[in-house]
This record gives sequence, structure tokens and C-alpha cells, in this order.
Amino acid sequence: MQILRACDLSFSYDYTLFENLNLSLNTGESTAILGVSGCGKSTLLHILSTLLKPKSGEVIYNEKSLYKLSENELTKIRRLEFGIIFQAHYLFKGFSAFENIELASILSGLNIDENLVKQLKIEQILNQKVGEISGGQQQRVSIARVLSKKPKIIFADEPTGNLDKQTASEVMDVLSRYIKENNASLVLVTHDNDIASRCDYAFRLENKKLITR
Ligand SMILES: Nc1ncnc2c1ncn2[C@@H]1O[C@H](COP(=O)(O)OP(=O)(O)OP(=O)(O)O)[C@@H](O)[C@H]1O
Repeated sequence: MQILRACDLSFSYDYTLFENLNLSLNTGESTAILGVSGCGKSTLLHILSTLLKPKSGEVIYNEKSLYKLSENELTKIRRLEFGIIFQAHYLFKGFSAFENIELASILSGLNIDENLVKQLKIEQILNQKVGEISGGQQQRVSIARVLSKKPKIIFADEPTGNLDKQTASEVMDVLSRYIKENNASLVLVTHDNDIASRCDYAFRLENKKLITR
């Protein structure tokens, strides 16, 4: 079932990044976006996930045109229904990994999922302050934090960017299982063809459009 649709999106800074771009995301499915550095992948992800208004076009989520909603309604969707995994993790550095994840599970009203913690291999570092763990460990904590609030769509910018091949593949197992079990959707930006191949659909942002890889 379709959960999000981008219709005729255009965006430019001092030059056009994309024009009349269309994309549809379905529940239970994953989509990868590839493309050369600087082509606008992160910008597109920001537009799809409520963070940046397009110059023209619409993003329709559950039949609502996102950028026609009030800032309050948009914030509510972003906080409760969307899970955004950034390249910069925006974790609270002075808090432990556990406390960072706990903040998100409070939003979902659920306990921290111990299986998720195990699958992401972060049990050993839960009590360490985020400022004292590695970039790859922070990346996995930020994924646990996002999944703990049980989002309906996950928007992930290079979710495996800091990870070795084996750990990257395990993180993809976790994300894939999450969307199947929760009938959620995943859209991720990556430079890694192997990661893109693990998704149900893969597109390349090229010549201001999304083309099938
Ligand atoms: N706030 C901004 N103001 C002006 N230009 C910007 C801004 N943010 C990004 N850009 C420019 O827009 C272009 C697209 O950036 P974006 O981060 O979307 O690319 P990307 O495809 O995700 O790149 P990468 O793969 O290197 O992460 C880049 O040339 C970037 O310098």
C-alpha cells in the first residue's frame, strides 16, 4: 500500500538540483537512492521527511499534502510517525547510549526493545556516554533510537556509511526486518551498490530526475 508520494518536486539552491521529480513509497518495502556526491540526495530526503519545503510540487503522506499542514501538525508527524536517521547523528553526547534510546521509546510508549539492542550489537556500550563511543557505534545507537519510537517511515541518510561490510549488512538486516514486521517503509540514501541491492527498489538521482538503476 502506498504511504508516501512525491509529486513533481523541484528544488534549487543557486542551480537546479531536481525538477518534476516523482517517487512513491509503499508499506513493507524499501527504496534506495544513489547518485554522485552533491547531486541532491540528502536534500531530497529532507524534503520527503518534512524538513525542507520544495520550491514546487507536493509530498503526500497518507493522503495529506505535508507542506500544506500547519507547523504544529508537521511537527507531530515528524516526531511520532517519521524516523529520520541523519549522517550527523544528533545524539545527546553527555547522555549514555541507553538514555538516548530511552528518550525515543518514551515517545512510542514502549519499552526499549532488547532484541533490537542485541541485533545492533550495542548491549556492551549502553551505559557509556555517547561522546565516548566510536562513530560506527553512534550510528547504531541512532538507528536503535529511531526504531524505538516505531516510525511508519524511516528516512535514512547513509545509515551504513561508517560501518564495515559485515556490520553494514547486519544493520540492513535490522532495518529490513523492522519494515516487514511493522509494515513500515524505508527510504535510504547510499553510495554503496551492495546496500542498494538489498532494497526492493533502487533509483539514481541523475540529470535532475530519478531513474531506475
Ligand atoms: N543550505 C544550503 N545552501 C546552499 N547550498 C546547499 C545547501 N545545502 C546543500 N547545498 C548544496 O546542494 C547540493 C546538494 O547537496 P546534498 O547534500 O543534497 O547532496 P548529496 O547528493 O546528498 O551529496 P553527498 O553524497 O556528498 O552527501 C550540493 O552542491 C550542496 O553544496
